[in-house]
Amino acid sequence: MSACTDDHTDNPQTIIEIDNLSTRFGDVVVHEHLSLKINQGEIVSLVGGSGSGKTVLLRQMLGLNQPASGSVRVFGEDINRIDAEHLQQLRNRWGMLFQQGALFSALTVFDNVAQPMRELRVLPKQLIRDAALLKLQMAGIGPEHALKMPSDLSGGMIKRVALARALALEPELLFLDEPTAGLDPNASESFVSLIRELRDEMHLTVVMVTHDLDTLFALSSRVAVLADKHIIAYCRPDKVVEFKHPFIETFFRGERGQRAFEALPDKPDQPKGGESQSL
Ligand SMILES: Nc1ncnc2c1ncn2[C@@H]1O[C@H](COP(=O)(O)OP(=O)(O)OP(=O)(O)O)[C@@H](O)[C@H]1O
Repeated sequence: MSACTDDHTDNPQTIIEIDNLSTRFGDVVVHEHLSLKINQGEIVSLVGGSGSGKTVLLRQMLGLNQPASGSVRVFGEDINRIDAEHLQQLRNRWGMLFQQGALFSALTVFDNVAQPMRELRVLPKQLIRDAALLKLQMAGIGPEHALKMPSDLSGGMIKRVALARALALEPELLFLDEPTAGLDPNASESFVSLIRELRDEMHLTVVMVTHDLDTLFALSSRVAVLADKHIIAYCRPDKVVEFKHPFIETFFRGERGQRAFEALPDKPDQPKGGESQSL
């Protein structure tokens, strides 16, 4: 059980519900007694030390890893107890932005975004064309770039094209793995604004893994801290810094953490050790 769940909405619609999850690889236990509930419209950042199991947890939410026990429900469905066709239908309701952008290098920008729509095999060509250009525009990529190859793009543009592709099927839920890693501060800031705008326009729920404190403080409605094989704290960013745990102290109270915290528009008192609830 994690501290401080901050579930302040009256009647939130649950989009993801992980209950008592355990994940093992042979003798290695990655998650144990891990529970997490994500509501509609939230932007939840998942943080934790290297090897703490963030990527594996994301893979559990995507139905790419099997739990040893416990359940993972997305849009109300236990994704490990449904057939492949049903799982594919659920997958069409979410988008995933991989850390490296993961564009197909042999396809143009346009074809990369059109591809998920073509795979549905039901949409007419003209609709796919218009929708792909619209998604590119929403991600800040003009039509003049549509016929470029990924190798012709900057890191920031690759992320934007990958985001346009993740949005191709009008998802309700978006997974982001280190969305601003490798971007310079300006590109990173404008990517953060873009995610926020898209969340507002498309009523998206967003789950992201990030090490970037500026991104985390700028975007997150809640931060889930993964340590000791489960979620040790799940709170608003300004509250999560108050918890006493070695990972939280190192991650949030270092120089970068303090700087990012300082930049928060409505920050409470300065985070300091010793006042928080011990877990
Ligand atoms: N397919 C696998 N087989 C065996 N062990 C695995 C497998 N995938 C992940 N692990 C192990 O699970 C643990 C958690 O890995 P994971 O990649 O989720 O960590 P992480 O928190 O994302 O780390 P980082 O921040 O360094 O990317 C690690 O010990 C890793 O070696």
